Amino acid sequence: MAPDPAHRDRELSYLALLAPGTPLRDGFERILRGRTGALVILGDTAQVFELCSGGFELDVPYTPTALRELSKMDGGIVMTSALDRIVRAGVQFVPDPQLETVETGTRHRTADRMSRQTGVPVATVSASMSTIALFIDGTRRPLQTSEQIMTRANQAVQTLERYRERLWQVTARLSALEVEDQVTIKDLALVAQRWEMIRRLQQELGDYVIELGTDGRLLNLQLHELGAGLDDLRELLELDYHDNEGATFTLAPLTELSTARLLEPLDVARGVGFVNQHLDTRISARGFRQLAQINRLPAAYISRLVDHFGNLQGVFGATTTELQEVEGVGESRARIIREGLTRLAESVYSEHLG
Ligand SMILES: Nc1ncnc2c1ncn2[C@@H]1O[C@H](COP(=O)(O)OP(=O)(O)OP(=O)(O)O)[C@@H](O)[C@H]1O
Repeated sequence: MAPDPAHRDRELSYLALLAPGTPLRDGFERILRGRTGALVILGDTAQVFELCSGGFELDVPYTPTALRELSKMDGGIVMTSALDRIVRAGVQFVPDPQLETVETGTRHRTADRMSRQTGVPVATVSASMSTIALFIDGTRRPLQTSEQIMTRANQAVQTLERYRERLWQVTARLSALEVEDQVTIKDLALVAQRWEMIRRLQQELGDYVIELGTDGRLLNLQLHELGAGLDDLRELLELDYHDNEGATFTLAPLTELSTARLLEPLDVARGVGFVNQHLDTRISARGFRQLAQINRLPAAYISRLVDHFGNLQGVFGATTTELQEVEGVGESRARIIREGLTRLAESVYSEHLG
C-alpha cells in the first residue's frame, strides 16, 4: 500500500518545523544535551485542555531557553498550534488509558495516547535514551541528526545515479526499437517502470531535504541536477504513446503501485493504461521524443510533421519532397530535417549498439 499522502504531508510539515537549525529543534537539542526529558503537546485545542490536569497556565513567547527551563519541571508542556508561545507547563496529561500503545515508559505512552486522542502532534525528549521523537497520526517518528539523515541520503543518491544510468539504457533501446518499428508494450513498460523508480527515490530525497532544514541546501542542488530531463522524458513519452491501441498512456497512476507490483512488467503495463493488451502487442511511437533531438527543430514543426505523416515511421520514410508538403516547410528546411533524421537514426543505432 502506498502511504497516505495527507499523513505524509502533515508529517513532513512538522519535520520541517523541527528540522536542524530551527528554533524549535534548538530547544529540544538543549533539553537533550542537558540530559533531561520533555513531553510537549504541539497545539492548544480545547480537547488538549480537557486532558490537562494540574500544572500552571502561562503565556510566554517560545524561545529555546524557555522550553529548556520549563521542561526541567515534572510533567509536560503545551504550546500554541502556531508553535510561537508556551501556554501551560508542569501539566499531568490524562489521556484514555484504554488506547492501545506499544510504547514503554509513562512519558512515551502518554505522548502516543495524547496524539492519537486529540489529533495534535506531540514531541518528546527521552531522558534515558537521548532521543527526540515526534508522535503524529498514530506513528512515532524519531528525529535524526543531520549526519544520520545525510548517511541515508547519500545512499539514496548513489542508487538514484545507478537508476538514471539504467533508465538511459532502456530509453536508448526504446529509441532503436522505434526506428525499427519493433516496440512492444513490454519495452515501453520497462521505461515507465524505471522512470517511476527514479521518481520514488527523488521523493525520498526530497523528504530528506525537508528533514535536514538549512543543512539540506547542498542535497537539494544535487537532487535538482539528478532530476534533469526526467519531466521532459515523461511528457514526450506520453505524447508519443498516448491513445495507442486504444489505451490512454500516462505515467501518473504508477504512484499507486506497491513496490512489488512495480517490478512486474504486466502490472506496470496495466498501470500506465494498457488494461487488456498482451505484453507482446506492437505499438508505434508518434515520434515527439526522438524528433525533439533534432537540432533547432521548433516544437510547432514537430507537431505538424507528426500530424502529417502519422508517426515516427512515417516521418522517417518521408523524402525531402514529401517533407515540403508540411505547412511552413520549404526546400532548405526540408533538407535540414532530412539530414537531422538520418543523423538521428545513426546515433540511435550507435548508442544502442555501443
Ligand atoms: N501523564 C503524564 N503527563 C505529563 N508528564 C508525564 C506523564 N507521564 C510521564 N510524564 C513525564 O515523564 C517523566 C518520565 O517518566 P518515565 O521515566 O516513566 O518515562 P519514560 O517514557 O521512560 O521516559 P524517558 O525515556 O525520558 O526515561 C515524568 O517524570 C514526567 O515528567
